[in-house]
Amino acid sequence: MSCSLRETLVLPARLDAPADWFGALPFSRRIAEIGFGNGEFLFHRSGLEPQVLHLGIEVSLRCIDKAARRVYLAGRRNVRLILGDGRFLLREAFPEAYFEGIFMHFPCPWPKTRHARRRVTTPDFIETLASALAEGGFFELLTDEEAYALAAQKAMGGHPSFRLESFEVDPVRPVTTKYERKWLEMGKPIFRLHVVKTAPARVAKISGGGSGPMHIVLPGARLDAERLRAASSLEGGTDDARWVVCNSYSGVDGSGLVQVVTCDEGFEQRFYIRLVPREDDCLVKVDDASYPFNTPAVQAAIGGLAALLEKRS
Ligand SMILES: C[S@@+](CC[C@H](N)C(=O)[O-])C[C@H]1O[C@@H](n2cnc3c(N)ncnc32)[C@H](O)[C@@H]1O
Repeated sequence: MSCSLRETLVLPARLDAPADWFGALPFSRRIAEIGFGNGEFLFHRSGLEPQVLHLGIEVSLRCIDKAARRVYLAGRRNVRLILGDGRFLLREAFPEAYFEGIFMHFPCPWPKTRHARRRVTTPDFIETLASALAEGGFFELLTDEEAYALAAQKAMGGHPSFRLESFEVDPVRPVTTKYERKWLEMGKPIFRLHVVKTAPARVAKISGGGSGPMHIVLPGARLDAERLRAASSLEGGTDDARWVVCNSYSGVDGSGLVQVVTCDEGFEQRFYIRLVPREDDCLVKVDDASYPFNTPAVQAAIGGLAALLEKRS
């Protein structure tokens, strides 16, 4: 029997603690691919080892949609697709040493200095990989950017938890990806880095396991048009956990809806917070249609809006 679309797609719930999301499935071995694009490689790889669970993590809903159709139509049972930022999810959402392999093929090299935090060569991401992999597990990077490949080789080859297994130019591969074919057609060389985890590692979680509730009840607080307008220019937090309100709207039911962007150590989240006036109190809560991870910046945003409603006019 094949896997339903609903089973294939996994929408991470609000993070309470790193979890063995797939513990109930009959797989003890797990592989992940970050940024799988149209899913060609993930699909090929999952066909080679049906006894291994293959988790694809993508920020693009369009890519998830394409890959999900491919997986579903083929009746593949050992693939799950997760919508989200792979750097964040690997660090926060899974137990340590959860994966026996992680693939990352043709990530954006983020050449601009202001985007440097997003590169795979950052110390944070290397620590995340080291923590997410089981001992003996591997990380494979493919890129067409020589400088990026060399930087990754230097950073990972010199890391105490990794051994550099190979660094190849134009490796022969049984399957190519869409971006690989694009670069090959342009005559660009392809670089492949393969490292193996050799020693334990642990990365500090940003979410701290999701401390604090995602709602606050404020006895005696009030929501009025003036406060809702004032909400739209609120911002706050610290350098590592900032929040900014982009807009605020009044709902037909008398509640307020506030659009927020948060940033925790470079991880951005966009979501809505609802302000609900009730008989004796006000409720400030993450809107039911939003699924932010519970991070310090999300907590700070909820707290900031609560303070506005509690302010005496
Ligand atoms: C250049 S494409 C490569 C796609 C595919 N791996 C290939 O080789 O054809 C990079 C992909 O990574 C995804 N991506 C970028 N940043 C990501 C992140 N932080 N987490 C998960 N996916 C990400 C993008 O949506 C895009 O599909």
